Amino acid sequence: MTERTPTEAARDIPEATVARLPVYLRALTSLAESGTPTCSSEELASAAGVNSAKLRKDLSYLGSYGTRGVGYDVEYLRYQIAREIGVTHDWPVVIVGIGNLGHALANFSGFRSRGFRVVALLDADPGRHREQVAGIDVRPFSDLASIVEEQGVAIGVISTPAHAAQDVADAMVAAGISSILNFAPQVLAVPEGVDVRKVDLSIELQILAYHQQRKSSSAAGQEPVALDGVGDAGGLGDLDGRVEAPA
Ligand SMILES: NC(=O)c1ccc[n+]([C@@H]2O[C@H](COP(=O)([O-])OP(=O)(O)OC[C@H]3O[C@@H](n4cnc5c(N)ncnc54)[C@H](O)[C@@H]3O)[C@@H](O)[C@H]2O)c1
Repeated sequence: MTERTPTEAARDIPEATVARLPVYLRALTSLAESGTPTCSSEELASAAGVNSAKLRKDLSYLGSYGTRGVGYDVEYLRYQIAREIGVTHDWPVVIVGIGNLGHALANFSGFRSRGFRVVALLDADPGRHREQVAGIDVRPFSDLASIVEEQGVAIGVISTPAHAAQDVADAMVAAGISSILNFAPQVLAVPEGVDVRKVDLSIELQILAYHQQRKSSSAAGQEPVALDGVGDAGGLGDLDGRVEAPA
């Protein structure tokens, strides 16, 4: 089997597959923690909540086909996926906007265990600069450029109000950040080469509401009613119920 380097593979893995790789990684981590050495594609697909044909197709992009009659080596596949999505690296992250959401994100221990190290918390409000969250000082937003340079930050998280998000994104890009996770309900304009992922819980809820409404309508024998304002905004309900990025 010829292995592809992450850079070679990253060029042609579909975005929807990339979005499922962390789900496989989480399922494999649980299997490894429970002492399972190998697993079939059906077992892994069921643990990840996708169908096994889709899983096999996804893993084929990594050059991973498993062994007939044995399945996949859990540890090795875990390593392959982790390497592909870059979580064998240490990724320094800054969070901008340390209000309710910023506090929750800064306190979230799951970042570190997945290779994301929060190196700075920044906020424009001087009243916040006396605070520490999860052992990290909240610093002035104006420190962004120097922190990015000193710490080699590649990923910025925006948890400011919507009206501030574009300015924050512009400052991140100017400082050299090329990957942004945006929690603010604001569409960001960024130059080519900068990746933005948007997280919007209210849109996910609206999508669920849409499906709930369809279920209720079909139970009552009525035509489903379309819901205005529910669009494809970065999250789509997959047929197997998993929310994933659009292809
Ligand atoms: N994506 C989601 O699912 C989700 C869930 C909850 C909240 N949100 C969004 O997250 C954002 C934050 O929500 P919150 O409840 O934490 O708000 P908040 O008001 O508690 O906190 C916002 C923080 O951003 C700071 N800020 C404002 N302008 C700034 C700027 N230009 N530079 C740096 N810091 C700045 C404020 O001082 C404040 O500390 C909002 O946009 C909200 O809509 C998203």
